[in-house]
Amino acid sequence: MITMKNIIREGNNTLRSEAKKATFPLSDEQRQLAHDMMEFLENSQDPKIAEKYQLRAGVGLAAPQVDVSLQMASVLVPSADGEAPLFKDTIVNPVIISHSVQGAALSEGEGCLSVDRDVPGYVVRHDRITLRYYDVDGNQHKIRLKNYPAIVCQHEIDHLHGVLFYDHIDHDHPFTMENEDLVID
Ligand SMILES: OCN(O)CCCc1ccccc1
Ligand code: NI
Repeated sequence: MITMKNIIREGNNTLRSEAKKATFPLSDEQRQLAHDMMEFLENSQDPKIAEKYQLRAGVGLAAPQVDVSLQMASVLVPSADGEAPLFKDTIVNPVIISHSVQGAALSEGEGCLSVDRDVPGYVVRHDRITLRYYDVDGNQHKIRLKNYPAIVCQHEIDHLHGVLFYDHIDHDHPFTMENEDLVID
């Protein structure tokens, strides 16, 4: 199972690299990694398991964060009421093919399992995106996401291109944003 010791931190060059596009069929090792990444997210969101293994809760995990420079990221965005997740899948070779002009940022800012410090500020992203990706079986998906799930997927896709959340923060005006942009709680 993946634990925090498997997650690389700032300073490791893999975090700042362009990850390699996956080719299908994925190898057994790559399929196993996808399974392990999703399992980490589920474990990290279970208070008992997270406590037992000292896991930081995560709603996404990208392969470069476990030092595998491959365009693959697992996303598990739970719903507020404990029903079905807002979004759950492992996205391979994801591409944002269109997006809203309107931006959005989480009111609390963002964090990252690979960043062991708080970096305050709005991370302004697209509020709505149309995402094309492949699942681990090579099936193509084209989906529209908005608000929190859209923000999480953009955070993960950034990892595949060596971008970290605080690259988007204007450190001179960390909590300033355009009038029409949304602040999401
Ligand atoms: O890359 C995943 N990760 O570092 C875990 C945190 C994910 C995340 C946190 C806040 C807003 C969007 C995404
Ligand atoms: Ni991250």
